[in-house]
Amino acid sequence: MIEFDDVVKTFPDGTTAVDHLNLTIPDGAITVLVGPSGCGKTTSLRMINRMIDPTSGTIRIDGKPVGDTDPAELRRGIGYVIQAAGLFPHRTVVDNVATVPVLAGTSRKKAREQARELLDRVGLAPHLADRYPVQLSGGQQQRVGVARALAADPPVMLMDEPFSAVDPVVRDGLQQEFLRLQGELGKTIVMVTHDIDEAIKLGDHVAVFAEGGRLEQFCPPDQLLADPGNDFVSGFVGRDRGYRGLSFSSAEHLPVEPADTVVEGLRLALDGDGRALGWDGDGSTGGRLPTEGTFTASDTMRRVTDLAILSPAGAAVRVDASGRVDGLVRHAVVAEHLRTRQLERLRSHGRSTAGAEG
Ligand SMILES: Nc1ncnc2c1ncn2[C@@H]1O[C@H](COP(=O)(O)OP(=O)(O)OP(=O)(O)O)[C@@H](O)[C@H]1O
Repeated sequence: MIEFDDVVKTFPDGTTAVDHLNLTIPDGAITVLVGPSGCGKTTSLRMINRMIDPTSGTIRIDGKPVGDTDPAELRRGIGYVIQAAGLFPHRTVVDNVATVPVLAGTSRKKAREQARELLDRVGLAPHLADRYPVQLSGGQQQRVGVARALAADPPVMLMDEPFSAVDPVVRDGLQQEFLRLQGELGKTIVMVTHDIDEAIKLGDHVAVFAEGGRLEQFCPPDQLLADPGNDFVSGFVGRDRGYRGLSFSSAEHLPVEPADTVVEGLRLALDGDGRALGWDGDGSTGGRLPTEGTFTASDTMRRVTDLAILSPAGAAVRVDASGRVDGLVRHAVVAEHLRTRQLERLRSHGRSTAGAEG
């Protein structure tokens, strides 16, 4: 657990980068610090490993003030990944990853072996391990940066805009791999980004900062979307937060109608195994129409809504684990389900009108 206890950072020129920050970062989860440029995210991150010391207040890791720990010793237990990876240009990829273990006393041979395993784990092709960083793409360098931070197996990882230097498609791939890796490793990760979508996708918890280094809200991403605490957070989270919030709603309790229900004059055609073939009409629709995909009860409401919108019948097709159709959901049912849930949510937060202070 990493605790910020009334932490202030004022730089010598009088800039207050972090203003009375109180924040408890849980173990084994990803906490994302997000906010507009200059709001103190990086300063907060760097105070954890003492690259910057606070003006007042205390930061503790597992109850121990970081100010009482020697910075070099502190950093051995804290991996650090920065934008554009920050690799040593004159060392090969494998030696970049092996550097810290060698400094810590592991033999070079053993450290290189472990480095190759780690590079494999972060999804870098084996033949790239003997190249120099300049011979890799931005996304590949980023993977090496993550592998290097993991090499000392630190319980805590600090990541400053780790995926921002690559294009959106590569970034999406890196984010997915990162979530997969974290699912295996369960590190305590603190990540900085200015991208609210990245924060919502990756964070188990999201801390929204405003200009002047003030923490505005700290909560899980679904709560941030459903119930932004004030106008600043609401504006920062964006206008389509309702739709994006569907990614966090399960389709599990959605009522379904029988698969043979005629919807808008269309009936779902099934093969001998009960799999969807498409929608058949009375001939006026010009042949069989596509279902545009199916969902299972463990999918999200976003998936179901998308399918219902795309469906020529206006109904999403649900299948069981073996792919057999077991029901239909019309978009009117999706809309009613969402409306009821939102009403329950507002009531449980004690808010009778949307937009009131939560
Ligand atoms: N060494 C310094 N001296 C003076 N002011 C500084 C120093 N480092 C940072 N600042 C200021 O402190 C504030 C917070 O900076 P910080 O880098 O923490 O913001 P940030 O939220 O990470 O921004 P960005 O997303 O642009 O990286 C900014 O106003 C910045 O100009």
